[in-house]
Amino acid sequence: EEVKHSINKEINGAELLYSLLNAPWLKSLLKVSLGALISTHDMVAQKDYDPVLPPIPDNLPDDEEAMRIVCLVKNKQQLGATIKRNGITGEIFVARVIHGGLADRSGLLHAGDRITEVNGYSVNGLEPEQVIERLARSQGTLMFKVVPITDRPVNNQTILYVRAMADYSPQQDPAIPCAEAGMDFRKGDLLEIVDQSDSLWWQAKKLPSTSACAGLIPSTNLLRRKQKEFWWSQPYHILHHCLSYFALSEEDLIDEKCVEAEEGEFSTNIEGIYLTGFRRSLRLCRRQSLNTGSSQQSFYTRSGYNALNNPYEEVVRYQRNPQDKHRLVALVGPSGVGVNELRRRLIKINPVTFQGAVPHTTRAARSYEESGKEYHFINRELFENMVYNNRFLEYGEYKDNFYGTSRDAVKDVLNSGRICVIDIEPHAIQSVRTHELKAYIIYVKPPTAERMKETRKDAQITTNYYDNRPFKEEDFQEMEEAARKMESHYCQFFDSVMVNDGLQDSCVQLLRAVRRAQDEPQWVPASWIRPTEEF
Ligand SMILES: Nc1ncnc2c1ncn2[C@@H]1O[C@H](COP(=O)(O)OP(=O)(O)OP(=O)(O)O)[C@@H](O)[C@H]1O
Repeated sequence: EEVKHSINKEINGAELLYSLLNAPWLKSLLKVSLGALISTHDMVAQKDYDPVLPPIPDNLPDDEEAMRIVCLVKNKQQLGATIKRNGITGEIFVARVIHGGLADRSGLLHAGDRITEVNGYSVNGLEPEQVIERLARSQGTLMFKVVPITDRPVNNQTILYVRAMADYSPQQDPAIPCAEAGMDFRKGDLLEIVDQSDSLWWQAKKLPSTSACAGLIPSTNLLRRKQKEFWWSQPYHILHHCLSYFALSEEDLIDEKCVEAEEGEFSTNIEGIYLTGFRRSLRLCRRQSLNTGSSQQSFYTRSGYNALNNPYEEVVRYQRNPQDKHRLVALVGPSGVGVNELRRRLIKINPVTFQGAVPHTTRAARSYEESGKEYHFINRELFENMVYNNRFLEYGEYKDNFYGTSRDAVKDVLNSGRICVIDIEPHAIQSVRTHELKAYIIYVKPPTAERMKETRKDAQITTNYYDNRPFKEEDFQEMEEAARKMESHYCQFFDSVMVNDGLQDSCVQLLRAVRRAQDEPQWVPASWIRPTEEF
């Protein structure tokens, strides 16, 4: 009322402010508030806000341990921890905490913590299975009373990326501590190993991963041990399964009369560019080695791969620098699937960019042939010398002549700035997976037998018996079977898989895969980037 009254008066601002500040109501208000503020401060300053703990009982034993009560809300997910029992004392411990699981995310349970109670019940004298059953039965909140481990190891885990070179199924492994916590994987899967603190059981996630929670997988040493045990437990005929697959069929026997006669058919020369590496002898040499499987006639490679040595291959993300040489592109596929047809088409589309490697042979050059074009024609002694010095990616003997693809022939193409595209037998894959060639392996897979029948009406299968001939029903079945075996033995090395159905579409697919290999980041063996040993 007083302020209202003042404002209605005809006075200036300074006077108004002065009279306001001197107003008795304001003066008394300020006096009260300031006093209250000062007295509140004094009260707070004197107060002791530390919690008041009950006094420690006099009769507490000296060795009484600190306990931790841990409450977790289950929410339909696994606890993400395994437990174990001390065989002598019978005490129950947290054996491991699974990375990214409920227990791990809570940060309250650690490997080595001793569990004394679960949901208010003592676990004293219980078997781990009984404890687990109790945990499984409880809904909602889980309450643990634990004695925390005193010296918790510092977590200095580094993440490791590997490609699985073997299959693993926790459900079929009686030795896994907890099958539900295990993670299955197949050859070729990419794994992110998040924890290697246990020498036997690692924790990993499969990439690309949607789950935050890791799973248990055997460590390198453990998996190697398991594989050895499995290997020795197999009967002799299974160990030699691969050889029996390469057994000779009657029709595969070489017809001595007709083989060399048709060489020329495969040495097309387009616009002055030789399509090398398509010659009949070379292809039949390979075919024969596959069919016989005999050590005398095999298409050899030096560096055979043994998954027993290396169940996981460490990999890193790699992208070719545009200034670097191109990666070698190697096609593999069952005989007759169309590997050569695709390679030939790719080179024809752009011979300036793509090129095959010129193979070596000890056979005599024909009048129209020139060394370095169809083949490098060399004598037997030199060929053997190159074999001795490991200069071949693969080689073999056919009709008393040697044929092979040399490392240098591939390097010549790569050094010229082109993309070298070759086809190899799957057992030669390891010889091209090197730091120097950084091969990108494309697996060419046959479509279904029905689609093969439809698309291969005018196609010709290269035979070493009589002439090339149209495909028969059994060729498709054999190809399907060969593809199945090839995939099961070598799929871990395939960087890309394409189905050769319609030719045009397949060419587009191949072109895309080759571009990906050169221009996009890929997982490659870590040894290529940090080379240790080069063959
Ligand atoms: N997608 C396709 N559609 C139709 N015909 C095809 C297709 N791919 C390949 N062919 C034909 O199939 C036949 C066999 O192909 P190709 O000679 O390339 O086989 P390959 O995989 O190289 O086998 P090998 O190494 O035993 O000679 C050829 O006549 C080829 O033209």
